[in-house]
Amino acid sequence: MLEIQDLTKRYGKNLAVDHVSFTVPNGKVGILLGPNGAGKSTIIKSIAGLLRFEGGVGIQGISNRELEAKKQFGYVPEIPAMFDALTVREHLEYIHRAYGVSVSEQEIMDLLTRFELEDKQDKLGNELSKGMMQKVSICCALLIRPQVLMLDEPMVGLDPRAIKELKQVILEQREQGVTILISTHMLEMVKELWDVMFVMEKGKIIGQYTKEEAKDQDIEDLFFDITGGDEG
Ligand SMILES: Nc1ncnc2c1ncn2[C@@H]1O[C@H](COP(=O)(O)OP(=O)(O)OP(=O)(O)O)[C@@H](O)[C@H]1O
Repeated sequence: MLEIQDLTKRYGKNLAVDHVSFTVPNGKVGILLGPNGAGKSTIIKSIAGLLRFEGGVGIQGISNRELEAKKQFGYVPEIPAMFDALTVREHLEYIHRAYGVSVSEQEIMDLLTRFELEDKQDKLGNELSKGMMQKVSICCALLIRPQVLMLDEPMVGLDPRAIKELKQVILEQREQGVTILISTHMLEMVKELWDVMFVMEKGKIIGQYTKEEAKDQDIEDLFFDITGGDEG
């Protein structure tokens, strides 16, 4: 379970996130929706422990400031970052050792194959395209077998096959009980994935729906109902 309590973040005088609270239950996919600058990435970075903020974040009931919580979540940032001097394979090795997770050669190969990286294993971080870096970043997040998985605009920059694979991965992870939070402004990409949606505007959550509440309504219609027709 992922619990955000009264999260507030200011960048200087700019109030980027304004007393936001929400919960993504175990084994559910939560979607943070909203236009550019709404505060989605700031929330995800705060949960990931990359920013100082006011308020509380619970990961599987543990504060995100605790090491125990940090070990339980995987994070795919909006802009992938890699070590220039490590190969793709070395990134995966580094991550699973750092997290103390035992991973078989077969599991590594399966992941690399899934994201069409098997022939890129020996490429250095600085030799990869943005989309390839994004795929490595997804593989790293999955490798640690997270209980909570956060993906910030994960479909941007991926080719159609990788998008299809990623959607499949998200559904499989959910099936295994992993709690997932995805930030996006691309409604189309998360249509089949969501269980609970949170619509943000100017640092606040202005509306939310669960799949049950929405009945058969399309996520796009719900989004425009909440935002009064503004494009996300
Ligand atoms: N490092 C920073 N320093 C100062 N202000 C920032 C910084 N990062 C974000 N902001 C501001 O915080 C607000 C929220 O930005 P954030 O990146 O969280 O939005 P977002 O919803 O993720 O947008 P996008 O969809 O474009 O990624 C914006 O007003 C932005 O200008």
